[in-house]
Amino acid sequence: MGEAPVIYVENLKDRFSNGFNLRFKGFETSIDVGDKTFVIGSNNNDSISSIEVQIYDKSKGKWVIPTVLGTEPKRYEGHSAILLNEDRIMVITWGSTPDDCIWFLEVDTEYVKQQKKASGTEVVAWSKGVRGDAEKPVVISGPSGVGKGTLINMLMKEFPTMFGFSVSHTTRAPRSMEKNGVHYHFTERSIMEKDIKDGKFLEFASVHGNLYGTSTEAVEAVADSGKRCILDIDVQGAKSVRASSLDAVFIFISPPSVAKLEERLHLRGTETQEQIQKRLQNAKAEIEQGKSSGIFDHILCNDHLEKCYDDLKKLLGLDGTTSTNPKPCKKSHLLINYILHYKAKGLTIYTKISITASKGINLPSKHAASKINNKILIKSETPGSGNPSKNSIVLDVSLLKGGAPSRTRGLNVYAVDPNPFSDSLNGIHKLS
Ligand SMILES: Nc1ncnc2c1ncn2[C@@H]1O[C@H](COP(=O)(O)OP(=O)(O)OP(=O)(O)O)[C@@H](O)[C@H]1O
Ligand SMILES: Nc1nc2c(ncn2[C@@H]2O[C@H](COP(=O)(O)O)[C@@H](O)[C@H]2O)c(=O)[nH]1
Repeated sequence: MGEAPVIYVENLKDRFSNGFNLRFKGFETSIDVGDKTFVIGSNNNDSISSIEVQIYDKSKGKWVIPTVLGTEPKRYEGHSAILLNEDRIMVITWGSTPDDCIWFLEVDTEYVKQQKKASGTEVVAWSKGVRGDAEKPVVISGPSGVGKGTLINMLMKEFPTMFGFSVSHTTRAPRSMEKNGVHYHFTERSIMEKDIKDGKFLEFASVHGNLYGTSTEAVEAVADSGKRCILDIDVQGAKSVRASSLDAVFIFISPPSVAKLEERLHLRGTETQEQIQKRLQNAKAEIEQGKSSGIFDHILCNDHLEKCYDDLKKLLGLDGTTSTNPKPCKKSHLLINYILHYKAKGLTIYTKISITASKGINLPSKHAASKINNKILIKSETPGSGNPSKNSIVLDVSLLKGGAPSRTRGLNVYAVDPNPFSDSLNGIHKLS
């Protein structure tokens, strides 16, 4: 337990007077992690809208511009930065929308370590912070023509408010009935390759000669809408997702036989004879892997469609034991009184706070932040008495989950009661 005021909002141009040209003409913060100083800055110049990261390696006396992965925060007016667990910096942006104000710059997480190893360069990765948890996504995989799309469509039709489809990117050409942004994001290979390099994809694979991939945004957009995400991806993709930070349920759909697959692909009539042969060739290895690799939690055989659909619903808990049309999570505004205690300036302070369960976080536009254990106290920057002021909130970061390249979930937010000493339970207690 201990006091840890850790806001660093200062002009760093004077501090690092070693000739390195800090490019920020707006504002910046610096955080020390081991022998590195991470400088996060943004430009007030209208032509540059992104946030930049530079690293000063104290052991080498050198500046490094790292590879920055993930989707960066949008332009904002300023920020506070706080180091968490020595591996990520929480960046609280000023003047952002309630859904867009908490970010994590990962500097030494497992994901970043892996990326550093793979690229041989210094790497940092952005991950957006989101309140609460999302239901586990469902990964559905299996050979081409087995009926994945058919089963997913049935599920989405019967439970439209419960499930949302992760719209993949692909370099293959659209089929006649397919719509861009609905069935796939149809894209050019060079663009997709750049986005993959920039860390925007949770997984990608070369499938039947084309590039397919699931962007982090595709999955997170579904979760943000309060729905459970369904991914239709091949076995290589499922393997990558299994190895990622995304906690999902993995289901493999197997065909009754390869001959049946061939028949279905012919009847579907969306591929040429040559393409069908290629898909069938790949199917053999996929069936083998699907059944024996240990990637999948469940294997369903799609022989009779209705039977397979019933089995799928059963394993998703939708066989009548739950409501047939569950509602998505609402942006409720539940208020619960709660007693928070923290230590500051040698005092233990008890204060009454309220949990607001809405999805966004309404931050004071200019604020100071300080960290006490796993709680971040954010106070509006109006001069005060030292007590939590009006508009103060507490972010609880003790249950964080996920992270780059996806969202960081599990943030809990509490609004501090502006009048904490209104009843006898609350007050200031001296440390013994
Ligand atoms: N159990 C079944 N019996 C007979 N036909 C089926 C069955 N399930 C699906 N089909 C049909 O098989 C064809 C292929 O199904 P679908 O397009 O859903 O496969 P898929 O696994 O999504 O394929 P791809 O991976 O190529 O997208 C469709 O014409 C569909 O109507
Ligand atoms: N690894 C990924 N595989 C994907 C993705 N989206 C689709 N797929 C798989 O590709 C094949 C072929 O699909 P088709 O639409 O061309 O018939 C099929 O097995 C899909 O499951 C993805 O994002 N990543």
